[in-house]
Amino acid sequence: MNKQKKYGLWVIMKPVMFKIQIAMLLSAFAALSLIATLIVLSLSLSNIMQGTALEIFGIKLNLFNTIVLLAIMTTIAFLSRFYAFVVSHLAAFRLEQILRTNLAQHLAEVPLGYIISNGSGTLKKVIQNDVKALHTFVADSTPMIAKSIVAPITTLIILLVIDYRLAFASISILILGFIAMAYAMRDSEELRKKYDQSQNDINKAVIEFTQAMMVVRTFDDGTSSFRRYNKALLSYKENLNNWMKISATPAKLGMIILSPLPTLLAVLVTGIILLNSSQIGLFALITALFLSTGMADAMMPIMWLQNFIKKSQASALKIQEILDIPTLSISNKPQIPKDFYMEFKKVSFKYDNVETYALKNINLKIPNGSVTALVGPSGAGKSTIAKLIPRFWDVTSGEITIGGVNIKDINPEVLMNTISFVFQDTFLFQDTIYNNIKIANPKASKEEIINAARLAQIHDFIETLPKGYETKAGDRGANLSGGQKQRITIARAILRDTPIVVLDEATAFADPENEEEIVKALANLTSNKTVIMIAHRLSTIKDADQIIVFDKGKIVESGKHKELLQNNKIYKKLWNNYKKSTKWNLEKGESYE
Ligand SMILES: Nc1ncnc2c1ncn2[C@@H]1O[C@H](COP(=O)(O)OP(=O)(O)OP(=O)(O)O)[C@@H](O)[C@H]1O
Repeated sequence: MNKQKKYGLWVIMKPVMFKIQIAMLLSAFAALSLIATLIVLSLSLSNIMQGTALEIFGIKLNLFNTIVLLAIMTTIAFLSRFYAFVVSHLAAFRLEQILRTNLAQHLAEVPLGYIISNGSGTLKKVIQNDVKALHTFVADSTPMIAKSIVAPITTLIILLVIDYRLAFASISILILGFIAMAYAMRDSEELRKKYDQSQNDINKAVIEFTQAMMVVRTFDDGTSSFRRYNKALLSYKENLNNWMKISATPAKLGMIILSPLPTLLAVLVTGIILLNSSQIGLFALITALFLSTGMADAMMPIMWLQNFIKKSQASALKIQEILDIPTLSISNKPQIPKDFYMEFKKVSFKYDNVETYALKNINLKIPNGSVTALVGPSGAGKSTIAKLIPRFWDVTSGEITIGGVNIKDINPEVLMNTISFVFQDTFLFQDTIYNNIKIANPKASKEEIINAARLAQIHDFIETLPKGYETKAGDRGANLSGGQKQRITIARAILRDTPIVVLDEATAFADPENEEEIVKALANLTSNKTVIMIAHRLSTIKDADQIIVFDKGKIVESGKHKELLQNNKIYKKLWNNYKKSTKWNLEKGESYE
């Protein structure tokens, strides 16, 4: 498949193509009007110099009428140019809106795993920067493209009609100028790459320098990361200097050649020679003088337009790549599960672009209303299995059923409303605590929200805040501790009231002070639910109905706590390690058990 052809810049602009075409037509018309104005102007000047009256289409015009005509023509040229940009800006805003909506709608249908794997930062960059780049392209460049094609071609044709030697004089200067410019830009792609790379390095170094400040400061005074930043700056300067050195002189030379004066001189000298030998008339000379200087002016943008087109093309491809991510498959005959008995049947799973399987042939039954704990060493596949249930990713082979229905046959919305997640890394929006809880159920009443906060053991704390529930949460909001944030997210999950609850390291943030409250909050969240818990703190899962032990993507043991201890295998080892670590903590005075 020809990617370029299918995903080109012009393809992504299709929804606003009509507007863009209008903008380009108006811009081309403006360029033609300007040329026509210049021709009328040179006609009237040559007539004035020869003492005759201007005659257009057989109508004689006096000086006043000529000035009025010129004023009208200039106004038409100006207005068409103005409206070309108005229309192109309207097209740009519309395109931006369409692309952002399409991207947002598409991403809402893409498996969440894709967003987790690719990082929301990359997506944010595309939604913000690349869409903005296309906006700028449509708004500023499309009329320019039309002008830079129509104006030079028309001018050249007119010059050729007037006298080929005048056309030659004017074009030869232009060619010289463009040779110099092309020479200046000879390695520009390579140099630009290096320049972009060093700019990226600076950005990374700045982010590292600021974000890692806390970590860095605990080890040194920040000089090492500042050194990296400084190094990035020096390399940027070097690349820029290098680029300037290579291209500065020929670029300056090109600019001088392409400025109006050399063309004017060349056409003037050629024209006077031809005029003196009566090979051309005064009108021809004046027209050539007017038009030829405008030709370079109209062609100059081609240089940066080319660059602009390339960059916008890259942005279009990035946007298209996201729009091409396959969406979550939706069954044509969705079924509603009768209960919440869950089963993994021969489930294997492999992440994209990873050779090894993260899960291999998993067979697992999770009875309705039971508590199942997933344990195992780091990287064993516990989180992966939990994330397959709400279809963050789809299984590579095998199937997962809820109430006997393959989860792929459950409407994604229904599935999402069946499962709540409490992750170790909590996320709060830059909004009030009230809205941060309400998001779980926008229809919930105030009483329901407060009740959820109460059950999550966070209500009393919220009441102590100066603005109570109206306090802003999130990064720059209230200074909430990890445990407090966690309880807010538990309140959310309580408000959602889904029959299945997945807890991924939910007590990770608990300090002794918070632990009791979190455990209580979790007990309220999970009562009468089907619960899947992932935990390293084995004390929290001792009473689970079943404990599934994973290792290297496989289930290696399962049973109740006591049975597993008697088995004397991996779980016993994990338990002993856990006990040792808590003993160590106890010695340090931090009880976690
Ligand atoms: N988004 C991802 N893309 C590629 N590989 C991944 C991704 N997430 C996890 N993995 C890999 O899959 C395997 C299982 O990871 P998973 O996070 O499920 O393990 P875990 O048992 O939950 O570990 P931990 O206890 O450390 O959280 C690991 O080898 C991990 O490197």
